[in-house]
Amino acid sequence: MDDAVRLDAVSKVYGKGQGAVAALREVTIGIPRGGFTAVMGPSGSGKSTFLHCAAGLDRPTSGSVRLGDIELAGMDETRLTELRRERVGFVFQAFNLVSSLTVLQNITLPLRLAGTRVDRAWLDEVVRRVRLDGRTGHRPAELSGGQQQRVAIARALVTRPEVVFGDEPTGALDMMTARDVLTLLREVVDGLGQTVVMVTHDPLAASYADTVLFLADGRVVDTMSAPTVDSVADRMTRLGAWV
Ligand SMILES: Nc1ncnc2c1ncn2[C@@H]1O[C@H](COP(=O)(O)OP(=O)(O)OP(=O)(O)O)[C@@H](O)[C@H]1O
Repeated sequence: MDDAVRLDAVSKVYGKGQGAVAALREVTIGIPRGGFTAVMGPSGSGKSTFLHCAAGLDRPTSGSVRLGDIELAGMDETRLTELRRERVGFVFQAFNLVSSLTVLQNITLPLRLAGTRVDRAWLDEVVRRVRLDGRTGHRPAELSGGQQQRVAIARALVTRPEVVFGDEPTGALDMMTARDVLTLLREVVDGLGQTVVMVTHDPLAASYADTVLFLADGRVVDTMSAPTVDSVADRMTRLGAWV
C-alpha cells in the first residue's frame, strides 16, 4: 500500500528508571497518501508524541519511521532538519507566523530557508486556494484568526510536502472559523491530493477526516473510516475521555 508515513514498532519512553513514562508503545500504522487522518485520544494518550515522531520533530526510543521512502531512524540532526523543511509542513494551534513579515513573506519563508526558488504558478495557486488574494501585503496582526491560520496552511503547502501535520489547528478558533479552516484542509486533500494528519480533541474537527486513529495509553486502539461527530464522540466516551 502507498503510505505517506509508516511507523513500525515505534516506542517512545520519556525519562529513565522509576520515573520513565512510555508515551508510545510499539505503534505500527501506515498513513495513506492523499488522505485526511485525524488522531484522537484521551489527554496523555500519546497524540503529540505520535505527531512529533511521525514528523521527525522527535526521535522514537525504538522502531522505524518512514516518510515516503525515506527512513528517519539513524538520520543525523542536519539531515533531519533539512527533511522537515523540505518534506513536511506544519500547522500549529498558535499559527506561529512571523509578525514583522507580510503574508506573502510568511508563506514563502520555508522556500527562503531552504534556498529554493519560488515556483510562481504554484505560489499563486496556493494563495488562491487559501483565499488570501488581495491580502498578501498585510501583516499577520491585520488579519483575523482564521485568516492567520490560512496563511499558516499556505506556508505548510508551499514546499509541496509529503505530509502536512496539524497540531490542534482549530484549537484557538471559534466554531464558524474552525469550520472554514477544516473545509480548507478538506479541499487541500481533495483538490491537491495532499496528505494531512491532524491531532485534535474535537469530534467536529475529526469528522472532516477520512480516517480517525484512536490512541489510548500509547497504543493505537482503533481506527474509524467515514467518521461522524456522533460516532467519534461515542468512541471517545467509551475510551473514557469524557466522564
Ligand atoms: N517531554 C516529556 N517528558 C516526560 N514525559 C512526557 C514528555 N512529553 C510527554 N510526556 C508524557 O507522555 C505521555 C503522552 O504525552 P502526549 O503529550 O504525547 O499526550 P497527548 O495525548 O498529546 O496529551 P494532551 O491531549 O493532553 O495534549 C503523557 O503521560 C505525558 O505526561
